[in-house]
Amino acid sequence: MEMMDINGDYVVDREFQPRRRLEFKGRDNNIFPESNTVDENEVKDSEATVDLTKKIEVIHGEIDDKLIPKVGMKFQTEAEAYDFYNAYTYMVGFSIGKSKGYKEEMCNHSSSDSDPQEEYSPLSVEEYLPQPVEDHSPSSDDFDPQEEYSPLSVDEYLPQPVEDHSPSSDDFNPQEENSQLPVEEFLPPLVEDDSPLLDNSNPQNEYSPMSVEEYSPLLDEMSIEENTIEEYIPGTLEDDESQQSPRIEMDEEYIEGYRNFEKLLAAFVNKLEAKMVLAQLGGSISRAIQQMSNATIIDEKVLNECLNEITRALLQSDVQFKLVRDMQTNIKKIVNLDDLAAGHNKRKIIQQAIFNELCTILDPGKPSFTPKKGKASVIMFVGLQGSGKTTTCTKYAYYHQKKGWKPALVCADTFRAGAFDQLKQNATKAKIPFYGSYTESDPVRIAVEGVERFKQENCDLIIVDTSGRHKQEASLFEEMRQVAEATKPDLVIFVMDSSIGQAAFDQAQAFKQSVSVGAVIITKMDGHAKGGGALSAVAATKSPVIFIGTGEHIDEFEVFDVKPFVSRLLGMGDWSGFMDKIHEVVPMDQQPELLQKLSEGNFTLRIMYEQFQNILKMGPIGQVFSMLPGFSAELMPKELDNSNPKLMTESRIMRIARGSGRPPREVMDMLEEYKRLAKVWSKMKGLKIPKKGEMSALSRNMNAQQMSKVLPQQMLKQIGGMGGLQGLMKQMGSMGGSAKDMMGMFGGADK
Ligand SMILES: Nc1nc2c(ncn2[C@@H]2O[C@H](COP(=O)(O)OP(=O)(O)OP(=O)(O)O)[C@@H](O)[C@H]2O)c(=O)[nH]1
Repeated sequence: MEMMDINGDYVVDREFQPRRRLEFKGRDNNIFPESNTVDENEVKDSEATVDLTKKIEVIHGEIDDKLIPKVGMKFQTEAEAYDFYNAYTYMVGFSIGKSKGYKEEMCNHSSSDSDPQEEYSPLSVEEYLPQPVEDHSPSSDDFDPQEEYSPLSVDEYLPQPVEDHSPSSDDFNPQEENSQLPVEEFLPPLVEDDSPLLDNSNPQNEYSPMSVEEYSPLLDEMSIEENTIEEYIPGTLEDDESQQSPRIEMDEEYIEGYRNFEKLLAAFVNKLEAKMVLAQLGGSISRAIQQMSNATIIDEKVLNECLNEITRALLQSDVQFKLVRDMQTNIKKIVNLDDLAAGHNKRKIIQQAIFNELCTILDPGKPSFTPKKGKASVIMFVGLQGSGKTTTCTKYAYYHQKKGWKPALVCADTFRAGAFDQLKQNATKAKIPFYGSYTESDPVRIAVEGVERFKQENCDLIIVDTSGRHKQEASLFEEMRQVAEATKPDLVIFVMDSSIGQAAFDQAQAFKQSVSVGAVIITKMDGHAKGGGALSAVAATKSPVIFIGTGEHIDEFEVFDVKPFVSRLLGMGDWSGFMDKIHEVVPMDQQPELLQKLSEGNFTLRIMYEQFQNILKMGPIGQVFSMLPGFSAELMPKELDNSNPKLMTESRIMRIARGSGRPPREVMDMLEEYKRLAKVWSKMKGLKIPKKGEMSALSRNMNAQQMSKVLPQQMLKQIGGMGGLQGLMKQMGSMGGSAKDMMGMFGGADK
């Protein structure tokens, strides 16, 4: 969190809310000048701040000076800082965004001729969301797609059309590579959201943010047992209340209420963001499996249709064509329908084959070098420019430091100006020793000196960051080889951006050919990329993925395990991971209360909100909720499509959306997710609550019967039905039954 300075204070600077990159700025001016000054003594209102204050005053009358951010403003806690931030964005959002431009607003106080499109953008979604990740796709200027990735053109390697599900296309054969269809025809159409709710061009609705009365009961009273969603929505406000009020009431209650709801939505948006990568792929694959399961008889035709769908999904996610083709061939070999004896569960066999194949792609079969605590190991990081190496080096060091290692960072990137400063800054924040030079231009020399020095200082994890390069830069590759030769790393980690796309395979292979890559770390899994390149990179380097980066923050880094990952991808859920994460994130003192409420079947929206908050502290919420079986909207197309028209009135949703500065679709999605989550948790009713209320004790006290109610059918089947579950519970009992143990059993234990 950039808000935190080295002394542990929370200070306003330009990266106040990094996940949203919402800097303190208005439409046409920066509140804060370029400098990142956070020295309390130098604090003074910048001109721009004063300017903005005035503008807001003109629009809203007098405002509380406390609500204007000033460089250097300090907060005791992160929560306080966020509260302030939320109140502030509320104010700026509605002040600045309400008309075409506040300059005009100030000049003539009339917005009658303003463009309705511009009217309602307190802060645009783009401003809230992280910046797009750098494009390493073949279309980027600096390399030629023809040369870079494939001897075959897209058209050449695409299999025959799969759009066509008519009987004639049943026996899709990946070997037939000469289809002339453009790639668009091969891929499923994009689903467009044509919800009328998204039409926010009605100037009538300009200022009607949701009031505290509206959502407060919503938070407190929502309980899936007693009420239906429709009943939760308090009837205090009639639809005609959507009439605009000319000004925003700035009373404290409103601000308090607004920021709560805003936080809730922010949490939800984070969840969606984090789910983006591979979620589409996972959704398509599980839909294909689901469709196959719906068929009465599973024959060659049904199997081919299912495989076609999966092929299409994988190609669409940028998985290398050859891998996809091999996977399909392998599955067909394994699933020989004719050979399957009658009575065999064909679906299960096919599903298992798909699961195994995806695991095989991701698991090269040999573990990477594992450093040993107390013994100096040199770990060298390599990768493309901007792939996130420097950030990942620090995350890797920090991860190990928390586990009692003594890591150190060496900056051997003499190529990019500012690389050393970046590493230094990161290392200082994480309190990790670092080595580098502003003057030395030979990376080999710096690397050797740094490694030597930290060996003498008894560091056990010496991490060498190298400069970014791509496969056409022969001299940089030679330099990388020399650094490796001189420092003799125990492990070379290839850092790859998940959005790299089809280039992944060739780039990864080029690195592998120059230095002996032993492991892969995939970054930016929180981005909006397709992410299939990750699978290709593993295949190219024949090295396992050991971690994934899920955000810019130093904590947003996770151990990668193949089986739980693929299981999640296929929508089978990673229940164990979820329990473990909950155990981690719910503060001990809140656990008994939470369990009590859940056991009473009393899951309210407030609980969800509070848990979102807990989880948010740990990193992107999607990491957690995508672990919950059946939670992913992507994987539940039926329920998703079955939106309840009575859920909320349009105007109410619009009001909430405006009140929170979010698109109406997100509000609807949030309520849908709530409903679904509430259903899952309502099954906890009657659960025996452990005295001390530890979350880990939950699993000990859950009997198989109760557990089977909680687990989705799909998952239960996977475990082996009630019998399998009972065995598992027994085993768990004998092992102490902690969530960690459970995790191990599912193959997801921490390394
Ligand atoms: N969202 C997100 N951003 C990340 C992640 N990892 C790194 N980044 C961001 O990616 C950008 C590039 O990261 P760097 O660490 O500077 O990349 P690099 O590979 O060292 O760059 P070069 O030295 O130029 O090759 C930075 O803005 C990082 O904050 C991640 O897991 N998620």
